[in-house]
Amino acid sequence: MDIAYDAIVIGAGPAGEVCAGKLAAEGLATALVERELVGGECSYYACMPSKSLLRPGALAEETRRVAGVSDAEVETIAALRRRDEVIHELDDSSQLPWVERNGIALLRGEGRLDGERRVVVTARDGTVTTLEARRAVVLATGSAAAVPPLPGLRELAPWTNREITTARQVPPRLLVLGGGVVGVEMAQAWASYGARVTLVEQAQRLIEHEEELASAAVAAGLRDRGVELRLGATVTGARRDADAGVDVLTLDDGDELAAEVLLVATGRRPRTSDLGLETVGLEPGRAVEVGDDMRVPGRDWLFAIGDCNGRELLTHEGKLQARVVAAALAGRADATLRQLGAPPRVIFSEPQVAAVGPTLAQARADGADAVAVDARLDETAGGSWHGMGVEQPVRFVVDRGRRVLLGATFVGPAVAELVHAASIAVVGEVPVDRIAQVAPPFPTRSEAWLALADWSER
Ligand SMILES: Cc1cc2nc3c(=O)[nH]c(=O)nc-3n(C[C@H](O)[C@H](O)[C@H](O)COP(=O)(O)OP(=O)(O)OC[C@H]3O[C@@H](n4cnc5c(N)ncnc54)[C@H](O)[C@@H]3O)c2cc1C
Ligand SMILES: NC(=O)c1ccc[n+]([C@@H]2O[C@H](COP(=O)([O-])OP(=O)(O)OC[C@H]3O[C@@H](n4cnc5c(N)ncnc54)[C@H](O)[C@@H]3O)[C@@H](O)[C@H]2O)c1
Repeated sequence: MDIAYDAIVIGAGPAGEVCAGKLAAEGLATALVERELVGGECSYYACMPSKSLLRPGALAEETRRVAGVSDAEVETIAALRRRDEVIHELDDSSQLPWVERNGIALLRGEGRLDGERRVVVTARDGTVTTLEARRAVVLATGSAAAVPPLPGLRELAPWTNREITTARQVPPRLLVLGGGVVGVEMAQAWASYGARVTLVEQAQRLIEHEEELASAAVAAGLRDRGVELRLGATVTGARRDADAGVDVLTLDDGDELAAEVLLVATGRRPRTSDLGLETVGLEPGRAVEVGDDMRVPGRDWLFAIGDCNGRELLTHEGKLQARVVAAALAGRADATLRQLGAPPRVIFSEPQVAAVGPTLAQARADGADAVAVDARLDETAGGSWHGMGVEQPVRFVVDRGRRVLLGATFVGPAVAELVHAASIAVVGEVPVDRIAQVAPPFPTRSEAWLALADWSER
């Protein structure tokens, strides 16, 4: 006999967990289906371990910049032990009290749609349970690393984010394919533990969707730490050299790059190929398209949130989308995602990049009458304490006619916490002339915001 719930959420990553929690809080009988670990990719193989691996190197570098403190060195064994604590040794039992406290029914197993409002859950031992959703099914199955179809690459079973974030030893040499966010962060982290890192990127610059000034600073930072960058590179094939115990990438200029570990960091694919999408008339293997209310068009009982809808591959965005679903099912007015500003993005390299909204080029391409107001965190008094000696550019992108902030990019050590003020200003469309009336505290790097006051007075 089918078991009925008001809502069934498939996937207990950050998006699914938050959604289930909010739905249960709205009083809906809610089931959460998870086939691996409650907490998802983010908690065990992505955000959390990667940030844990990056923190010791960042802090050690800051101690070298501050006179009066003994220079700190990274201790690899302790750092990896701390990473293991952060990922709870890949055991999700610490998450379970939260699930229980919130009255959510957790079903362990692979969830699959089986027609409208029906979900079949297959447990590891083969037991099959059929669930019926009285009101909604929410897909929150996330994404997995995409391995590009380069000759020989898939046969090598290269490392992805899963292996590199949980590695128990430092690879002597690490070859990173892809200079996006994952590639940059992992190159940074493992270089800090002594790996000799080479990063291969097909574009002419790293993190190419960010401002060029950010790409340049991150590239310089990696090079300073001994990372070799091969930008604008075309990889023609991959092979294993078993005698040497290395994987080899061949480039179109004939160069061969070899390393004990090859990491593929070339983007993600939605986990939707084995989700029964075809049983409800949708194409498997693709991102599940949704409207701003997170509903699949034409199927008002079906929602998709987080990485699996392909909108923004960021934990905080998935969590925001989860709230939209809860609001929609509760019939509240805030039930659509009003994307007033592009989501904030933080790249935890050295220097860090923290950005929100469009870059100058993107804003102009979107038709805005946009100008750049540039500043430097290292030229503020606060720069005497934080990231001393490091160039720390800031770019505000301002709509000249409307006199509002469209976007901002901060580059420098520990700038992650600076971006939220900009997000609020962008989303709130706070006039620049109003921002100009706010005194940034002295002596902090926030005084870079005074560049907007100067612009407003011109
Ligand atoms: C190395 C790395 C670092 C990152 N760092 C950051 C960061 O610092 N900040 C940030 O905002 N984002 C970061 N991201 C992105 C972030 O990890 C994702 O955006 C986020 O995990 C997406 O959350 P989600 O809930 O949609 O999916 P996931 O976290 O992927 O969770 C989906 C869950 O669904 C389960 N599942 C899948 N299919 C089924 C099924 N059929 N039945 C049952 N369960 C199923 C999976 O087992 C998984 O537990 C990083 C990504 C990577 C790869
Ligand atoms: N700090 C964070 O918030 C954080 C950290 C990691 C990941 N993420 C999220 O995860 C997403 C996925 O990250 P990602 O780095 O895997 O993807 P990405 O899309 O950010 O970058 C992939 C890079 O690989 C390059 N590439 C693709 N094919 C290639 C090839 N054949 N040869 C050489 N280069 C190639 C692309 O040009 C691109 O620069 C990010 O977009 C981001 O949303 C966020």
